[in-house]
Amino acid sequence: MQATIIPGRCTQTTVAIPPSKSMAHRAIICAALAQGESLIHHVDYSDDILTTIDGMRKLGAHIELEGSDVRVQGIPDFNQLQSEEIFCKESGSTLRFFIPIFSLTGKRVRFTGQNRLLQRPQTVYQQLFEAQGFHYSQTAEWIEIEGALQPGDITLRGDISSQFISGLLFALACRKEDSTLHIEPPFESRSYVELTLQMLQDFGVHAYFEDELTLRIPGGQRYQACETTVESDYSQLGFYAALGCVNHEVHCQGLRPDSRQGDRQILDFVRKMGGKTEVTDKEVIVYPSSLSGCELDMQNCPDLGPILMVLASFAQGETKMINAARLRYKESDRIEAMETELRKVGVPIHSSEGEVWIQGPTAWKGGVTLDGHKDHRIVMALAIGATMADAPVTIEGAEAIAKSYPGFFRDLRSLGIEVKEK
Ligand SMILES: O=C(O)C1=C[C@@H](OP(=O)(O)O)[C@@H](O)[C@H](O)C1
Ligand SMILES: C=C(OP(=O)(O)O)C(=O)O
Repeated sequence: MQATIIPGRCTQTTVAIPPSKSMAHRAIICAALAQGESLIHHVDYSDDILTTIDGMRKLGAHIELEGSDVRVQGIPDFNQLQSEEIFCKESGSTLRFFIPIFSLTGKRVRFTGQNRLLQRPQTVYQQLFEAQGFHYSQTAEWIEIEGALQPGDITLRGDISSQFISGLLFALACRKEDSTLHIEPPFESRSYVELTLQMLQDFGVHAYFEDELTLRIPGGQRYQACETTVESDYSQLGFYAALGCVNHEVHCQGLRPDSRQGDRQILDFVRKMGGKTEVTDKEVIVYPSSLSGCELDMQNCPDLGPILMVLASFAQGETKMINAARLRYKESDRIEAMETELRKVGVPIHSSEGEVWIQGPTAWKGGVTLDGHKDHRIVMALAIGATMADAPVTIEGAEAIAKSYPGFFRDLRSLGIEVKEK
């Protein structure tokens, strides 16, 4: 699908921020592992979330979708596996959360995916399965495992993906004996591990940081079914925060002011660049602002990378992004993708492996066709910048938004931005 953005100012100001994808994955997984019935409110059926729901059904959970509520009857034990092939589509979270959980069935399970999923790094699990003497094999199309991961002391790298740590937390809490995870620094995306701990706690499972790099997971625990509401998504706020700064005042509703989401940092970044914001109990308001380039650290919030590159293109002077290497291992190489596309609209940008420099401000040159690189966050970031171009901008592969935010163009239109889909 192609989306053409007709540049123009928003005519409306209020948008409801969709539910957090990260929190929904975690809630559905915890509910599936719990004995009894859980009810999860405020779920958006993005492709990634539907993929996690489907996978948890294959583990044996009964899951019903009731509007934006998800009712989950958890598994009594790990002997309910319905299929030995689990399709993870393009969801890194699903795949990396599932591998240790499905290992507990003791069965040979094959995980498949599409687009870039199987090219994203999995070495942490490969080394772990091999170290414990279990089967792990991988091709370009699938990963196959067999053997129930053993509790105990596990050392793993902290700089590839925090999703390995979250996956181990979900699974090791179900083992009889205690476990300790030793994380080798640098420990990146740590905020996502905090979100896992928070959701485990909501489902009655206790795991905790003993120190900065050590996680303790007492064994013999049982997930307790519960009723929970998924909070709104600070990663998606990023797009509207940028729109607010460069286009028109935006009022973003539904966010938890005390959220532990690492992407809450978007507000600090916007302020650091000179953006005007106001946070109340009800909404986050972002006002058109004159922005200045500065240093932005991506260590805890990689998903903000693409939209911050767009924002930086409107800021006076140089913006330098640091600790961004992980952006190369997402649905696309997000640094390369943004460099390619931003150059097409005239933005001076260059990078090293883990740093990005952007010069601004640039008046976006429209009348061009951009590639979405099969990556939802690239499509959404480019769409926001395109609202300020000097002529319409077409984005190819715009359907990628369904991975995290199927209603993105609907919501952009509701703010008065004209979007033509073809
Ligand atoms: O745990 C999670 O929900 C996520 C962790 C992050 O990945 P990394 O830990 O690989 O940086 C983030 O980029 C991803 O979108 C969601
Ligand atoms: C990287 C992302 O998700 P995942 O790792 O779950 O595929 C994302 O949503 O930007």
